[in-house]
Amino acid sequence: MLTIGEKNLKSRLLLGTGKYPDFDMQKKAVDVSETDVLTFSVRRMNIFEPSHPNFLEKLDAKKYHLLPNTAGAKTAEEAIRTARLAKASGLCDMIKVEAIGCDKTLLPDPVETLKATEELLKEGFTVLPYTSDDLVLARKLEELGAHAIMPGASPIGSGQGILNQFQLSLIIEQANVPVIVDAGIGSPKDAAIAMELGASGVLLNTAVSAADDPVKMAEAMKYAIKAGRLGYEAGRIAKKRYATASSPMEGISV
Ligand SMILES: CC(=O)[C@@H](O)[C@H](O)COP(=O)(O)O
Repeated sequence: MLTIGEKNLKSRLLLGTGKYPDFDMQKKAVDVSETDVLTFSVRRMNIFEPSHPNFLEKLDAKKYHLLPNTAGAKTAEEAIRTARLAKASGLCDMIKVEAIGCDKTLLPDPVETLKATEELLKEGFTVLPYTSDDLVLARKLEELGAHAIMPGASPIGSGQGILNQFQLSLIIEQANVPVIVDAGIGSPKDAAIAMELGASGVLLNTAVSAADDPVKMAEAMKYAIKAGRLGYEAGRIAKKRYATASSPMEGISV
C-alpha cells in the first residue's frame, strides 16, 4: 500500500492520460494498468467547458484519484493559478507541480518549483512536485512539506530511462516521504529498476501511450512495477567480484 497525503493507493503505478491514439485505447490501457492515480494537464482539460472534448471522458473518473498537473507553467505564479483552477473546478485537492525551466529539455525550474510548492501547501493542497534528480532540492521540497517528491528519470517524453541511478538512489535513501520516479521511463525495465532502487512508485505516460500496443505496454508496466517492488522488498544479493558455485562441494564426500 502506498500512502500519499491522505490517499491510500493499491497500485504504485501513476499513469498519464495524454498522447493515446484514441480514447478507447486510452481506456483499455488505463483499465489493464490497474492504476489508482491518473494525471492530466489542467490546461488541456477545458474544465469549465463541459461541451468541449475532454480527454478523461471515456474513463470513470470516480474510480481514480485525479492528479491534475500544472504542465505548461513556467513560473510559480502560473503553476499556482493552474492549481487553483483545478481545485475550483472540484477536480481534486492533489496537484502535481510542474514549473518548466527549459523549453528544449522540459526540465523543471527549481526556484519556481519551490515557490509554487510552498504557496500551494499553505493553501492546503496535497502537493507532489516534479523535480530534477537533485538531492538537495528534493530535501528542501520535503522540508517545505511536499507530500511526495517526483524526481525525473530523464526528460519528459524522451524514453531515455534512468540517466542517473546514483542520484535517484540518494534521494530515495534520504527521503521521508514517498519518492515517485516521474518522466523519461521508456520500457518496463526502466520502471523495474526505479522500483528496485526503492522508489515508492513510478509516474509514466509516453512509454505506454506511444507504444506500438499501449494496452500490452500498460500491462507490462504493471508487472514490472510489481516485480521491481517485490525484488526491493526481498533484498537483492550483494555483488561479488568472483564466482561462488551455486552447488557448493564442501562437506560432500565423493
Ligand atoms: C503526464 C505527465 O505528468 C508527464 O509530464 C510526466 O512527466 C510523464 O512523462 P513521460 O511521458 O516521459 O512518462
